[in-house]
Amino acid sequence: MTNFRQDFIRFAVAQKVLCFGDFITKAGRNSPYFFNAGLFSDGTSVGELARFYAQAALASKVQFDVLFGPAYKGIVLASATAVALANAGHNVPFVFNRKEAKDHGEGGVLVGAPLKGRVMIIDDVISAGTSVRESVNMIRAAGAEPAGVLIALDRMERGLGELSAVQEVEQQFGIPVIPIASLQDLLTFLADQEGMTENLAKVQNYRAQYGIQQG
Ligand SMILES: O=P(O)(O)OC[C@H]1O[C@H](OP(=O)(O)OP(=O)(O)O)[C@H](O)[C@@H]1O
Ligand SMILES: O=C(O)c1cc(=O)[nH]c(=O)[nH]1
Repeated sequence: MTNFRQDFIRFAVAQKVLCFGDFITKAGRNSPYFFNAGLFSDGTSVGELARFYAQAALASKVQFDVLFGPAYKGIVLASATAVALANAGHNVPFVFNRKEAKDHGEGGVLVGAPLKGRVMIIDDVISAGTSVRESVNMIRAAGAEPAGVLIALDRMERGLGELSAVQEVEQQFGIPVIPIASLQDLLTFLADQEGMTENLAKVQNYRAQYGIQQG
């Protein structure tokens, strides 16, 4: 594992964005951990988050021409990551959508750069894959081509069948999903921390119950 994935988990835990306790996921599962990206809510933490997204994008070697951030959280992620990429020497345009079409002024649903070429979607998490599906539809409707999906954390758990929602997206659209970090990285982090034995056991149990098949 490259270091930035562990650094990201450490950062998310320190920011209390990645929390341990009792949470209910969108799928109705009782989870001992939760990633709440909305808590990255000041300039320093969003800037740091964007640097991690930029590192993951560059490490993936997936080629793309434009970043697309689905509303609403994706708007901040796409714009901040475009700044981080530019600071790393890659000036990439970005575009995002409005949830409701604007019927005055310039009108329409898309804001920012033209949606064309190879498009990297950027979001916080994939739960059921609805947001990615809608994004792919918008990208194709514009005559562009989805290149991949950047997310912060892959929970590596089953969807309705044996595959995870992330794997379903990869299979359905034939594009890679690139997480900054995954449940495996979280487990490695927990195993390394003093005072986290109980959380480690709970996350391991959760994975045994809901995790995708390994290797
Ligand atoms: O894979 P899915 O089932 O689509 O779930 C994941 C999506 O849900 C959340 O956004 P939401 O649609 O709630 O909008 P928001 O960004 O306005 O919070 C999240 O930011 C993802 O975009
Ligand atoms: O499954 C979810 O709904 C979910 C899990 C998680 O860790 N973070 C999040 O925003 N949603």
